[in-house]
Amino acid sequence: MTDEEVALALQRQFDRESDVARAVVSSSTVQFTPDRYHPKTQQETDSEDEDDDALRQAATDMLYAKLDAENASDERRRPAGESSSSTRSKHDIATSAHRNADKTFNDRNSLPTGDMVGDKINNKVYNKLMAFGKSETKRQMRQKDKEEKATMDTSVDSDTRLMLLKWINQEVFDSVDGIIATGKESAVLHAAKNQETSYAIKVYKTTLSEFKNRSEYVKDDFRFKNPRGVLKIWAEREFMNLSRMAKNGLPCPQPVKVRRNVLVMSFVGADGLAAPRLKNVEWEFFTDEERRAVYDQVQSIMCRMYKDCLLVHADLSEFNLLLTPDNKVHVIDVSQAMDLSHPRCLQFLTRDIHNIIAFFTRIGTPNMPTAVQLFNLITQLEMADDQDLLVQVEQFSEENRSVDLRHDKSRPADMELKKYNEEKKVNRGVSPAREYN
Ligand SMILES: Nc1ncnc2c1ncn2[C@@H]1O[C@H](COP(=O)(O)OP(=O)(O)OP(=O)(O)O)[C@@H](O)[C@H]1O
Repeated sequence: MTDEEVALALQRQFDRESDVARAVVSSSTVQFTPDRYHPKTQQETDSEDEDDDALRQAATDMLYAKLDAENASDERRRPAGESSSSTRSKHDIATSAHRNADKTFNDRNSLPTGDMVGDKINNKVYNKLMAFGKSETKRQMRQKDKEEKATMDTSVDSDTRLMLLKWINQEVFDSVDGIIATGKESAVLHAAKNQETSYAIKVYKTTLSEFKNRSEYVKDDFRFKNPRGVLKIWAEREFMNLSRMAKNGLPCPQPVKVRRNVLVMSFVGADGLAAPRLKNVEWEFFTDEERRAVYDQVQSIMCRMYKDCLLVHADLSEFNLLLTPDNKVHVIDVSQAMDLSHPRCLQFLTRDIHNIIAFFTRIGTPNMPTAVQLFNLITQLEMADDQDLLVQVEQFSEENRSVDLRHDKSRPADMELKKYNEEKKVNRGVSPAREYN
């Protein structure tokens, strides 16, 4: 068989299939025969199969009979000189219009079209429809993405909402009425009780990979070595650090409640308005003395966190210090604050010191100490003022690996966890649900 013969044979097969498809479309009628939908017995099945075969054969016969008739009439309609054997390619307008309609209504198109049959769609319209379908699909995916992100942004998923409702029922607060801020790691909501007391509810985004990268803060903190439940949950870590700080009288939010990834604490601000972060304070309206007084408070917070609470904030900057209208500084965001048992706590302290000194120098605070002076004041260590602080800290850590910055290491930790678990038990005891269980 030559190439030409093969091509002609293929062409004939294509023409025949295309004619059959058209004939099916034009002759298709849907019949509904209720009898056929009666429950069948096994005996009935065989005879029905035979019936179906007969029916199929009859339909095929009818189809080809119709086809022959149509071909004959086509022949009559053809202009003189154009024979029925002239080749019809896939580019034939009528064929491709049918094929376009078939694709549009049956498979390729993502647009909802209904199930029309027997229509024609020319190439131009078909191409436009396909392009529109694609862009519409992309738009819908973008929209869906946005909606999911919006829930992520506020972090108030249905579980959290349920928990907040439970706390409203338990009269911890009586309304949750707005978002104070959304950060990389959490959303902070405002709640109120009796229109008098305000609370800040911090909802951690447990899903974000950001948190997975934060293990450097906990991995060497002896308080979080064992208790698996605590290690995983940053809200509980912040609750414990706040408890320790509040107990020592530091100006920070008072922890109220923690459950899973949600922490309730007292609200820092006035009349429902959160106190601004030092970053957002309008310093041009402050005198030098006032700026210095604000710095002194921050310095005192750093010293007391280290000496009284045995903690290093580890993320201290103008973003995590709030200034109330009476010019009082409060420290927040202590989930990553680390115990002095952490082997790299001095390096984190050095970073905090550099952040604070850089900020207060930038806003023109007078008589700022050097980083080494502040470090020595906080730690009571004696670093040389004429050398780089971090280099000295690295050297100190290397040479004093066995030196414990906190000497009462094991007892307070055990006590802290024990006390924390006891508090949890007490909290569970007051749940009204227990009466029914
Ligand atoms: N107790 C509070 N009272 C009033 N406002 C608060 C309180 N806690 C947090 N905020 C507000 O919520 C913001 C975010 O809180 P926080 O810094 O604890 O969360 P975060 O997720 O660590 O934020 P970021 O990633 O931006 O540091 C704070 O900048 C502050 O404005």
